[in-house]
Amino acid sequence: MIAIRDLHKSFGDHKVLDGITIDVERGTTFVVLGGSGSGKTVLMKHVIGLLKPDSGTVLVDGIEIPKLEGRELTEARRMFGMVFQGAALFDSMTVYDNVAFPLHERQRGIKPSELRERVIEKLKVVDLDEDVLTKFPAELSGGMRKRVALARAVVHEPKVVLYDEPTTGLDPITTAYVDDMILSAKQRLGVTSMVISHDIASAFKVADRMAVLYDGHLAAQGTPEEVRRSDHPYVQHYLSMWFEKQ
Ligand SMILES: Nc1ncnc2c1ncn2[C@@H]1O[C@H](COP(=O)(O)OP(=O)(O)OP(=O)(O)O)[C@@H](O)[C@H]1O
Repeated sequence: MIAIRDLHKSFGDHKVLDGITIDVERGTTFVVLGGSGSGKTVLMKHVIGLLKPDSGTVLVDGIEIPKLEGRELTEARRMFGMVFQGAALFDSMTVYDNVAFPLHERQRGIKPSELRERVIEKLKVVDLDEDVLTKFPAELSGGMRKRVALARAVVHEPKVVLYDEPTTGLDPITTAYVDDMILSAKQRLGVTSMVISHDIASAFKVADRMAVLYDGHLAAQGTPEEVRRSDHPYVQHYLSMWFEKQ
């Protein structure tokens, strides 16, 4: 579903991505782990076409993203739903308006009754019921805001959901909520997901496959078990930060 092929990207003489190849199978969750500044966001920006590679390419559902411009790129971006760090909801809009927003933008002629049905259906996917529709983001807990953000990301039925550090800065209970939410979006909606994160515990819960980005390369890639057994010194050091605490 997502094929990243030998991707290279430098800013000036700072080489950020130095030959990244990743395959994300349809309906699975792939987590890219890496320390601060390792290039996770730069990688994600190539997937949605916000950055162009120096060489290599990205295919999403067979479409070569770096080749697209203007309207074609806008069109291709409909394949994606994004969940950003923080919940990034519109504070002055109710939950209903927040979730309805992307659908309203994409399907101008949609009937109000259908819009409402789709919003309620997606809120159900994230275990929220109709009582929240009239609430404002400030009235919700952190975990609920994340759920609303996911409902908004999937309301237009994207093929791919991208999560940008979904658990950064959250307390353990909210983190567990978010992990469950990522798993349930996969199970209930069958979406393909890519998560960038430095939360090792969370990555090991949600990933079907994962990679550790280090010094422009993938220091390890595979199932969580394979990555855990990697003998790469950086991967061992990076994972020990969490596994030794257990
Ligand atoms: N537009 C840009 N111009 C110049 N340098 C950039 C640009 N975007 C990113 N970089 C550099 O690329 C490197 C990787 O940045 P990136 O944001 O991808 O890191 P990250 O792994 O997402 O880090 P974090 O976990 O802290 O968000 C950093 O050194 C950053 O300064």
